[in-house]
Amino acid sequence: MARQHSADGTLVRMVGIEKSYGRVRALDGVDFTVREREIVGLLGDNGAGKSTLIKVLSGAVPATGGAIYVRGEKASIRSTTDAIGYGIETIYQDSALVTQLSIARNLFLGREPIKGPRLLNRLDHERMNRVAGELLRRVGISKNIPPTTPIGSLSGGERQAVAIARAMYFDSDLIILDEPTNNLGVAETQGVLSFVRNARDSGHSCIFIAHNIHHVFQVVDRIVVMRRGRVVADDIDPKTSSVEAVERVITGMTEAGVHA
Ligand SMILES: Nc1ncnc2c1ncn2[C@@H]1O[C@H](COP(=O)(O)OP(=O)(O)OP(=O)(O)O)[C@@H](O)[C@H]1O
Repeated sequence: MARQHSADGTLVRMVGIEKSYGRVRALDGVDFTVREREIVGLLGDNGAGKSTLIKVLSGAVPATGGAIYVRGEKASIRSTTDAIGYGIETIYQDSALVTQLSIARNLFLGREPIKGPRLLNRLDHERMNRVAGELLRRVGISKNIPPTTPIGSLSGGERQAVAIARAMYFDSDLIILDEPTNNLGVAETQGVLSFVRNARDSGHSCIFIAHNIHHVFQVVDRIVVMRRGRVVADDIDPKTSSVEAVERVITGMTEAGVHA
């Protein structure tokens, strides 16, 4: 679908976002942007506010203040359906996949193509399998895995790939990945990182949250660090910064030495 592009290449801009849970200020005036075709790594210690920021953007929790702009237009995101309408899709660790159903069925879950007269409601399996096969190739896991394979027999990394493929197919401009490499082995993690790169290369933007900074360094274009509900660095280039320097920003030891 041809969506409007913003003039300056900014896909999402969150401005002055506030969120309080009772007396806890989870977000305290956060400014955060994602550009088109950009992978942003969102880092911060436990409780820094990363998940809350992502939940606000994905419509899972309402902000108590601030504004969100998508492609330069003010957006009203009050539910996950609203967010999906703006092209924003979030993939959680155990993203809602049905283990008994095939990869192809999971890719189209709730949005299945119908074949023949509408009243008969016959699912177009041929089309689902063909599209699923193409998508698996695009994310990079086509090797020996037919689209008819049940999700239950896939590894954690392959399930992430299916979730990413689904977001790509349904035209998500921004794919948010919350801890996608948690509990994955080394090879699987590398797989997921390459799926994320492939998503970016086919025109999608991503927000990548992970506790493992090394994973973030391998895949993102820019790093944003949050601490105690605030953004404390938003333009760290992983090509010119070290993991140790970013760790110091995360823990609040120093902000010097890192371009912030
Ligand atoms: N539903 C909630 N009710 C009350 N307080 C909450 C709720 N969700 C988050 N918080 C608080 O808001 C703050 C930010 O939490 P958040 O989960 O966004 O941080 P995080 O950076 O994602 O941490 P983690 O890496 O541990 O997931 C914390 O102090 C947390 O305890």
